[in-house]
Amino acid sequence: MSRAAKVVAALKVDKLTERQARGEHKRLAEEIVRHDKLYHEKDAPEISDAEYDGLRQRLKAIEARFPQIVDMFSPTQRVAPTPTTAFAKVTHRRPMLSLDNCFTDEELQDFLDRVRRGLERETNIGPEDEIAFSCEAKIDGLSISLRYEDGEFVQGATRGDGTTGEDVTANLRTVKDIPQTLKAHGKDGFPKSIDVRGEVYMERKAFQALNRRQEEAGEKTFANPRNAAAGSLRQLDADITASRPLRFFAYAWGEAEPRTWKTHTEYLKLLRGWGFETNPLTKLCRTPDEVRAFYEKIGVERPSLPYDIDGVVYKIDRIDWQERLGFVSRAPRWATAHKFPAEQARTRLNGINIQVGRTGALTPVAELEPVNVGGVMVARATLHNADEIERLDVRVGDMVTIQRAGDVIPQVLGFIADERPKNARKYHFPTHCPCPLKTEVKAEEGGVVRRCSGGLECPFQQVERLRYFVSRNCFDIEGLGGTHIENFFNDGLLKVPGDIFRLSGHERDIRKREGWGDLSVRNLLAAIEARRTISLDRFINAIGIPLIGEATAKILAQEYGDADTWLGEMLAAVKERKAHPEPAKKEKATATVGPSYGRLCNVEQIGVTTADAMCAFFGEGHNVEIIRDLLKQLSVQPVQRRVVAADAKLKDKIVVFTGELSTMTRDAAKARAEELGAKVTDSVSKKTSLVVVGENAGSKARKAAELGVQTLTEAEWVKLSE
Ligand SMILES: NC(=O)c1ccc[n+]([C@@H]2O[C@H](COP(=O)([O-])OP(=O)(O)OC[C@H]3O[C@@H](n4cnc5c(N)ncnc54)[C@H](O)[C@@H]3O)[C@@H](O)[C@H]2O)c1
Repeated sequence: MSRAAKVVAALKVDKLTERQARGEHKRLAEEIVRHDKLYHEKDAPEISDAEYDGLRQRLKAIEARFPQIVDMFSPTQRVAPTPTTAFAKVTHRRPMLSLDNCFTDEELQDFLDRVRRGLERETNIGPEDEIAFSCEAKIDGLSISLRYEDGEFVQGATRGDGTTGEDVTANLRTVKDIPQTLKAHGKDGFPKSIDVRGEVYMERKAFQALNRRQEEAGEKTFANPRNAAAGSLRQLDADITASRPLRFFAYAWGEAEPRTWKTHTEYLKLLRGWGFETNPLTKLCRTPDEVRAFYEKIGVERPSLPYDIDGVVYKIDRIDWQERLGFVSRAPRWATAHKFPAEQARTRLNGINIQVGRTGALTPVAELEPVNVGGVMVARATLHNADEIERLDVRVGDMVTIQRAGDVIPQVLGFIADERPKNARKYHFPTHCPCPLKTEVKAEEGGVVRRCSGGLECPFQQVERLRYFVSRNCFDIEGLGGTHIENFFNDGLLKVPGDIFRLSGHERDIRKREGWGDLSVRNLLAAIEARRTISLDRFINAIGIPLIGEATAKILAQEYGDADTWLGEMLAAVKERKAHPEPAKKEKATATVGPSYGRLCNVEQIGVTTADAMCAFFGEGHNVEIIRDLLKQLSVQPVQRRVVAADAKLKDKIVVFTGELSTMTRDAAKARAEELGAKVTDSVSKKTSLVVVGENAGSKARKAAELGVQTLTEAEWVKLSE
């Protein structure tokens, strides 16, 4: 993160200017997308759920304060990124949504109030009428949808991005809790067709046993039961899934023909009759006090349960009421997840080690006396950076509190003062990188990160950059794992990314190495060959340019279209910036600095800070050499620019939304307008083509009338945008 970005990241949301908010929104959105991918696709999260939830809460707070910066790409508008895996895709008949969540009692009260207000508006209930909630333990697994036709299980899919999931039918057939055939139950039997939905999970004991087996076999171990369940279900070989003890609780449905039940409670009973397991920690609560008491009770039972739960879900029991409240883009309005605080434990801090990342950042890692935190053994935790060690004042030998919440990288929260041993040692952050060059460590100006100053020469960074280059969202080269890269690097086979595409010249050498056979070498070389053709956005992402993540790489690819144009423009921007190094303003950059720099600054989500970081990167001859070397060997596919179709319904129209919309969120309406080719703005002027006026609209509606701008009611908008 740049110095400026760091300053913004430390500000409270209510102190942000709109410009800062935009930058911070972009940064958070990119972070969230990255963690979503690690979590949902790789089953290998890097941060704790609590930290992830913190990022999302900040993003949501920014969007609440500056609704104009929400766009259809924001993580708040979708369930998760679309899966990019080898499984066949399944389109869900009804979307599989996520849940909104609350953490505090006030947030719970807000939810209950919102629901009551909504129902009072939508139905004829009065303030005294009871609203019953089905309250259920929130199982920490992964949600799936099971299609039954005439009572036979025909297809099973993961949630994916909510619209499209992965076809994991063969794997789900190995899960014992999932009936292959529904039992006829009661007078109605079962629906002719139904998508039964619920959670696949792994019990803690089974997870620990699986990890022991994995370790003995030298295979990757899983961070927690959820990752183990997801990793086991999303195996291409169903025999592997069959060997992993997965379980299933049913709790929802997608499409059901016919649907005979009127309440959620009734449905849960039917599920049991059809042969499903439903979670026993479920209760129909009729008052807010009962809801709270249930949450407390489940919180007490949580540590002794055989499986992980991460909260309690509240769902309005009456289905007609659920339907009246409907959905926002990624979650129903009639339900919420009340999350538990993260799990904590105490243990001894035995030492602190340093890890060097791909940009040279030094991260201190706490080496701990292994301790069980909610069923998972934890031996390492992150200390983030030198300032954090100072702030916490932890010393080697201290008893420390650590926190984990479904995470791989637990955090150190603090030390226990009463138990500080006399010989506890203050930690001195290294002044030199632990890499073989032993280069000096430099603190970033104004920032908290300390970096190895070896830059491109530092072997640790080189290895990390190569690892990043082949990783899933970049070149995605299977068979070239972290240890292989390290070994090849140490033996001189790999130095720069281009060397990967020259590995075929070392085929005999690799074959002779321990752990490699004819087949694995052939597979590796084939995987590399397959990546000689790559899309421009992946290529840009893989280069590892500071501040450029997956989402910005996509935008840059859209802007420049093909690799030659892109590189040419970057080099031209560097030249212009070198000639005009004075502080620049994005709006005036073309005039004051030059056309290429101006173009770059004005690319959506870039701005001056990122453009400057890019110029610094492309100003290094070595980086350009690496790119040119790759371009000689690869076929980088151009990207089609997204253009608004000539016949788009709202092409060239400027649309404003005002007032409360009742059938959709403002953001969803804006996204739809943009899809139809419109530009959506916030203020009404003579140039405005249309104003959509919701309930309780104020000055904008009046201004539209004054200026004679066409206005539409919500119903008219819905009709127009169909
Ligand atoms: N650590 C990370 O890097 C990282 C990254 C992405 C997501 N996450 C975690 O995942 C969460 C977001 O994931 P999400 O969109 O799946 O939301 P969620 O897990 O907060 O809630 C929705 C999910 O709850 C599950 N669920 C369990 N029991 C249920 C029940 N009884 N009724 C209904 N649903 C039930 C369903 O699978 C549903 O999809 C985050 O809040 C975070 O905790 C972590």
